Amino acid sequence: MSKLKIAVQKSGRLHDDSMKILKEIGISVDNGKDQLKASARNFPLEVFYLRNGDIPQYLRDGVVDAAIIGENILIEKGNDLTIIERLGFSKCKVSIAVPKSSKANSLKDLQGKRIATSYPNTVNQFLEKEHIKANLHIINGSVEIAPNIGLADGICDIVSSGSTLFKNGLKEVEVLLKSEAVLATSPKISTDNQALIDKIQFRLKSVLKGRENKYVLLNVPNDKLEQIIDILPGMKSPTVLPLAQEGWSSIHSVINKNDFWNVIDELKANGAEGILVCPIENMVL
Ligand SMILES: Nc1ncnc2c1ncn2[C@@H]1O[C@H](COP(=O)(O)OP(=O)(O)OP(=O)(O)O)[C@@H](O)[C@H]1O
Ligand SMILES: O=P(O)(O)OC[C@H]1O[C@H](OP(=O)(O)OP(=O)(O)O)[C@H](O)[C@@H]1O
Ligand SMILES: [Mg+2]
Repeated sequence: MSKLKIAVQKSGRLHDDSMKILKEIGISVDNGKDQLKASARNFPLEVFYLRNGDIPQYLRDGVVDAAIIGENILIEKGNDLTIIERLGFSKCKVSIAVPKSSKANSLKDLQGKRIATSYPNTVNQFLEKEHIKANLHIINGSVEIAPNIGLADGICDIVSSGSTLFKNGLKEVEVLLKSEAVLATSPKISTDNQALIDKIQFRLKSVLKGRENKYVLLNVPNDKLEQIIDILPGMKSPTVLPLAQEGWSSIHSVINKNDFWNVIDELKANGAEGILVCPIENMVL
């Protein structure tokens, strides 16, 4: 029987959340700290623990069928590869930054200057688009130190909380792109393995949808039912059940995480009581 080969970062920023999401879609794999390959116990799947930066080439060559990878790495090294699902973790930006004292306020102001980066293709793409000429210094890590040691006038690197920029006396002047972990596939995937990745994708969608929503249960006097039902759309429509106490009902529904507190305020203002909120593991649509 054919097995799906999926790449996951061996160690680093993506590893733990990648393993967590595989677990949430019901796939149990041994922790790969000391192994480079592991088989899932309950799905025809092998996990390859690889460097994030090496994964685009493995996908292109068909060594692996799919991968959980930082979108920024795909943009840098794998523009030809297909993203099939955005996974919502390891969110970050790839930005241009300069010393706080610099007069530069955008990428344009770096015309003729030196930019240190680990993402030369990404920077070049933007420089070409804006018709700017700059000298790139390609370094693999600790990029933020480059202006302080006189190596560059600006940098292009990952920004998340902004604390590395702050600690190195830099200011962000331009966001080139936003990134998150994604599931990407190989152009060489076989038909059998495509069917397996379709299954994985279906499960991922259910988990991601569940994370976006919360399950709520609340008690409502029957004369307020209509107003409350209007506030709560639910998946189709809310479930309404009679309570043992006459004149009251229990309502069950699903609320999007982003609207959550506003909806709760409205429910309370319209007479809802005993509101319970639960996380949702999966929403199978
Ligand atoms: N500070 C951060 N906050 C959020 N996400 C980040 C941060 N730094 C990196 N990432 C994301 O996580 C991915 C992996 O980053 P990490 O630093 O672990 O490894 P890497 O040096 O890109 O890869 P590797 O060493 O495995 O080739 C990045 O490509 C990016 O998408
Ligand atoms: O805005 P912040 O929250 O400070 O995050 C940004 C920093 O995080 C990443 O480095 P990481 O810690 O992964 O170290 P690395 O350079 O060894 O990959 C990235 O290269 C930045 O330096
Ligand atoms: Mg890093």
